[in-house]
Amino acid sequence: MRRSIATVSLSGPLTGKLSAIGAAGFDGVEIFENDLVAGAPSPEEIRARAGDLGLGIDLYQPFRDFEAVPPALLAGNLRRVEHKFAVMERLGATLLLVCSNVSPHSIDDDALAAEQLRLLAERAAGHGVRIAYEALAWGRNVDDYLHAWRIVRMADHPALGLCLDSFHILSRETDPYAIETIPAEKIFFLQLADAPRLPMDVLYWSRHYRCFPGQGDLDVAGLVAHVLRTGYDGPLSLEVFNDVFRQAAAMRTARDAMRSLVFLEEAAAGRLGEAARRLGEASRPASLVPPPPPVSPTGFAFAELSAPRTGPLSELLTALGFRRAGVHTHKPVELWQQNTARILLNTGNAESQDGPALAAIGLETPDPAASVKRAEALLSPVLPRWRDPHDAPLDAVAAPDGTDLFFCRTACPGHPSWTDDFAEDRRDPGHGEITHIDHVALTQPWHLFDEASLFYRSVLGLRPHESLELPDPYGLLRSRAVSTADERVRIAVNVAHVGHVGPHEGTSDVAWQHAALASTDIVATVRRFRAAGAAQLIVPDNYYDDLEARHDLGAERHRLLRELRLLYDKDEHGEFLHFYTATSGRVFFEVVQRIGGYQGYGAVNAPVRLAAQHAPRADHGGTSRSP
Ligand SMILES: O=C(O)c1ccc(O)c(O)c1
Ligand SMILES: [Mg+2]
Repeated sequence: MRRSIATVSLSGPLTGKLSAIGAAGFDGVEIFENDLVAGAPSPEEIRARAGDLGLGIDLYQPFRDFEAVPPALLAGNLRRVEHKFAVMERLGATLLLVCSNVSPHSIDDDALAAEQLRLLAERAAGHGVRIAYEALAWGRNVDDYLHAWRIVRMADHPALGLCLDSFHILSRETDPYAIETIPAEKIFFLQLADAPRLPMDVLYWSRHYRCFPGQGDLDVAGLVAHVLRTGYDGPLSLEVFNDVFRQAAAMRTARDAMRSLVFLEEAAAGRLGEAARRLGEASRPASLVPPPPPVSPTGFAFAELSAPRTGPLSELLTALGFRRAGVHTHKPVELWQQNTARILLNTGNAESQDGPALAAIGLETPDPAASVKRAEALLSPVLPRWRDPHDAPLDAVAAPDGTDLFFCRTACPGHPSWTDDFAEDRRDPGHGEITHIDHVALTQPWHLFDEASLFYRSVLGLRPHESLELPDPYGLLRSRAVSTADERVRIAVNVAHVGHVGPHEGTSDVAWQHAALASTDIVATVRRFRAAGAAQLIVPDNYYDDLEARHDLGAERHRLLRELRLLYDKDEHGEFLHFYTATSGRVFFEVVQRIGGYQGYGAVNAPVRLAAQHAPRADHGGTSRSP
């Protein structure tokens, strides 16, 4: 289907928006009047620019406060619209969006609205223009699509139809099922936006918090399926008013928008198939082009840290029970291993001068080539397959925060494996209690949080969990986990603070990242770690006093948790024990033990961790080396 986007969804001047929209592969645009009026290029120049980029001008909008006005205001409205028709002719646009009247002058009279819209449609037809009438969720008298449809039906003019907008319909929790009763030829345009569920005034919600489908909580795919079941074959057009996207780089937002649309079409095709099966119909051929299906990752192959030198990290890993298992044949990279938990230490990366950082994650997948095809179809930046001509091929894409994601098939006979590039070391890999990487936590720049959730959801097929806000001493940390259905791959996506007001003047945003390691016996792991004199994040006594109030775990267990500075959580499935290492550069490790089927991440303890990470040592917080 034709893919379009409203210029209001992007930042910058109109010509820059058009370039970004063209580069992302859209077919058309909705020109927002403000974008045209505020810029210098003439309508003819905009038309030519769009044409050069292969973009059609699918809609011009919005025309406001037209219908159901007292007769005295009608002449002025008709005069106003003649000017719009003239601009549209110069633009080469033939569809005008008229949104439902919000003015206190408008009259609650459907017959009057229909009569005036009919007159408008007649005038429009004389200019070769059609009118798409949209019910704004906050329209004075018309705020619901079925009401708009009754008026359009009453007006009964071929140049008058509807514009359906997923936000206005879903925000008001109107049932989208009745869309199927509208004839396709009366749906002139379809606008799509998602939004997080927020209890606020709908106008404010719409103007500031819309997001691309797949980034919020609304069932946009279900709505699209209803529209397609009418036989609608016009554009799928994104119309997103969002404070963050208005400031972000247009090229990046446009790419994110296209990813959202590709993913949405896949979901809508799925919903159409389900509906057809349910109703025993042959599934309707919709001209949707779904991307190659997602290949679910089956685990973590490795986490790669870049560091100026290996020393401190190898001490830390040794204390956790890891052994150096291999050294890269021709690069300064070491492989540290314990069972299937693998950490790569890379000292060849010039960017790591600020200390260690999590540079890459290896994901196990049954079919790396298919994983990368999926990523490519969803507009992810695919990285060169060979980082070096001598290396085994490795398919990789860049995640939104810049972390490289490698698709791996580790040590599978008959397939090249990244481990072939490592010469086995003298020592055995460790066989301690740490078995695998439980999850990784990445910190996104604040303006890429929505992009990141959509990326993991669409490219890797991970399911989003609830979004959380965690207090730390200098702000709120937004965090959302995404995981495979079987929870073997879990990624916590955190957002860094906006402008950091840290304990030390001039400190920059904290963008910590960590890898959480699963232990089958965390008491043994922490005892070994402490005995090695390694630096553990020290949790204050106050935490343990409060823990005793919150949970009755028996005196002995409370004493042990306090002694070993382990943190505790439980959910309806089981229990969770964890501790953190000191931070090195941007990175720290967490060791976790899931008892029973505990499904969370210990989020309740995150504020304590964050406070301890910020705390100066004299404050009895921070990190300490155990005796
Ligand atoms: O917020 C508005 O005014 C507005 C304008 C045009 C639209 O298509 C819309 O959905 C909202
Ligand atoms: Mg709209």
